[in-house]
Amino acid sequence: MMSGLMIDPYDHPDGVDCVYIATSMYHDDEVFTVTCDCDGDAQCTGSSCTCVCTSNVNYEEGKLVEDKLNGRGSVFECNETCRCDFSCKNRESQKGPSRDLEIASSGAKGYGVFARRHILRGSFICEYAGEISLQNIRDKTSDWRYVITLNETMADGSTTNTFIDATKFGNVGRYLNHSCDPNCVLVPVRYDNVTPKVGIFAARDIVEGEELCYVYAQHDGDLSDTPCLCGSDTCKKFLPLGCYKGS
Ligand SMILES: C[S@@+](CC[C@H](N)C(=O)[O-])C[C@H]1O[C@@H](n2cnc3c(N)ncnc32)[C@H](O)[C@@H]1O
Repeated sequence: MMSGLMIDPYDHPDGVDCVYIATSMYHDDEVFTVTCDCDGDAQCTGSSCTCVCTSNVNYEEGKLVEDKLNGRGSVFECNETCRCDFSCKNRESQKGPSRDLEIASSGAKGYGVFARRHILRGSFICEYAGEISLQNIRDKTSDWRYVITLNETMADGSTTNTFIDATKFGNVGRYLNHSCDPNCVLVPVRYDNVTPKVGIFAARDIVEGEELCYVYAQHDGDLSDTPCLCGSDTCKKFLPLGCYKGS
């Protein structure tokens, strides 16, 4: 069963065969039971909040904390069963994509996403929205361009793979290109399901006009045969196969 289908409010390129959604859709629904009973003044910033306790503090001053920006730990946000309201400080990824973005041509890479204004390190950029599945949809599609894989090692040492396919349903996140010297990172975010969504956050300050990019594979895996055009000094010359490694 899929969760609610909403419209992503972003300006998208014409002529692309994709339905724009505000947040990922689940095919495997396993809803969370964690909920907090913080009142409005508590704002869900500290250890008195059950949701914050589930994954330790996520945000400070609206920015993702250092550990999580550096790939240590995932995010657990408050959800619609919590007593807090939407103004709580533990729901950054649910506020929708940053409005400081522009989708524009990135030359031979196709479309890309650019900063319309200075973006501070730790800011939430957007979700990588798509159809979420625990099944390996890479085996079922000949087009991997918009499929990301999130590998997570859980507390008990087991590993899980989550696949997000933004081919037919997606948001502005599907237009971010790869760079071998990225200014964004992907972080697993949970609030309404055991299976994570993926948040894209600014890994450093990003200046106006700069293209936003992340590493399509976070570990040193195989490279594809597609030449990488990121142009960075540390470019590995070919795109990764696209498996993103979480923590
Ligand atoms: C998720 S899409 C990114 C958005 C895409 N540029 C578009 O126009 O829809 C991934 C595809 O973008 C292109 N791409 C992304 N990063 C690239 C890079 N560093 N060098 C060359 N092509 C890149 C490749 O074709 C890749 O399969």
